Amino acid sequence: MEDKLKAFAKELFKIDAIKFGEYKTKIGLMTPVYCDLRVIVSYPKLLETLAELMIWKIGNINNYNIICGVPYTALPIATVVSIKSNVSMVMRRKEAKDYGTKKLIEGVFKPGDNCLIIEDVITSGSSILETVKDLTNSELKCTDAIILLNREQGGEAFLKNNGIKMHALFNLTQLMDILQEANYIDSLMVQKVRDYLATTKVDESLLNKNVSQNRLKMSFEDREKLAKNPVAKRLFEIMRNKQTTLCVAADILSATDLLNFAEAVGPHICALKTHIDIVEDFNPNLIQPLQQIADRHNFVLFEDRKFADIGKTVEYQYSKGLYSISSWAPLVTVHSLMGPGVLDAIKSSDGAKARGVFLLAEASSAGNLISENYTKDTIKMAEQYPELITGIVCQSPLFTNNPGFIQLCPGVQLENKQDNLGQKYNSPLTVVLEKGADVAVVGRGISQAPEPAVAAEKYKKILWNAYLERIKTRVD
Ligand SMILES: O=c1ccn([C@@H]2O[C@H](COP(=O)(O)O)[C@@H](O)[C@H]2O)c(=O)[nH]1
Repeated sequence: MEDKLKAFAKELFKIDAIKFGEYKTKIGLMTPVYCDLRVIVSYPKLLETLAELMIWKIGNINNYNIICGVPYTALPIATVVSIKSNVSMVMRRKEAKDYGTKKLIEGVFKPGDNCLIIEDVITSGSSILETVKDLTNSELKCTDAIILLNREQGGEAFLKNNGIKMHALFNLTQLMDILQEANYIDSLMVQKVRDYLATTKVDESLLNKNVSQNRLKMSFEDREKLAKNPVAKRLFEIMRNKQTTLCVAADILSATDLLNFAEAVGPHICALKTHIDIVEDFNPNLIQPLQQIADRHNFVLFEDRKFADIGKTVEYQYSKGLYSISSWAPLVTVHSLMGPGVLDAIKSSDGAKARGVFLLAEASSAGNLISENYTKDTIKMAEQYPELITGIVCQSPLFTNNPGFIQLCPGVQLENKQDNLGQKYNSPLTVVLEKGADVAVVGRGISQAPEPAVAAEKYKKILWNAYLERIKTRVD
């Protein structure tokens, strides 16, 4: 194979895929060596050899369920590797279509499939990481990339810092040695390229950046930095400091019971979710002691109002009336059903400045009418309001372009699978590890337990350990 590798290097030179001289790079810098592998599609035999060499270099290609070429130059290379190895391929679109399926990754795959990345040339590694980001956001696992030529400018370290092991057929230095031995280039040119390589490494600050933004593999600390909504930032901070991702649903009918319940579970929760209109003896005087408990135990008050009306009505419902929600609940839920006017209303209504919205993209109740497209469009809507949106209420591991959004998952219980009115439950482990929940909402599992404080502590521990488990399995 070594001879085949050398012969292949010489062929690359002959077809002008590797050129030496004075060339301008994409970003305007001068380089003495230029690689343009796009030309290889005109040489089918060489393309076939390249695929064979890559399969040989990677070792057991059957360790991978899927391969994916970095668009566009590596697409034909990946296609031939796929045909020769019989490992199926997916294609990454640079932009999602705005019609049909709107998928970024085309092809058939399962969540958790191990995907081998294929690329022609690596300089900084950022193109590879863009592809990795889309693949991991589609729940594929990426740990390795096979590359024809490593330009030795820092890309390998950048990939490593982002959990990707690079396997290259050639380093630029090795390639030059082969070409010099064959008398295709002289020692002067070799020195020129070496000098160039020594002075043009990729920016160190880039090397330390983690760009694979799969929120499931990121710590709350990293995500807090990306959150644009102040309540999301606060929730991330509380979750880290109190080591809890538990939000308790306080669906309680009496004001005194509600206060006692909040006091009992307070030490174990990051948020207390209310349906304030079910409190039979509600009186605005309830709010101050509730806020004091929230302050003392450091959790966020969260009114699950599920606003779903025209903007103007929501403005009134949010900031006026008996409940005056905007004056005491930093967090509320909103249905996307009525359009973005509702979000504009929440944004501009009177009340405390730090406010956040959980937008409902999926529901836990059996037979609900939310469709896949509704969910996708809800996420799109959320992405238009990064300063207002704290996160998304959902039941499956949805991905947004914003790891600063928090995924909230109701319908969590250890004991039951469902209630008698269509509520469906998942276990705490399932919601965190399989459904992608950051915050889990537990209601009756705690409020109807013999000792709510004990139950809250139990849920808190299971949920927190599941979160730690989830980020431990991140690629590094
Ligand atoms: O899809 C949704 C959205 C909101 N909820 C709310 O969460 C709690 C769940 O209470 P349990 O006692 O744990 O069933 C409740 O307040 C719902 O209004 C939801 O369940 N599903």
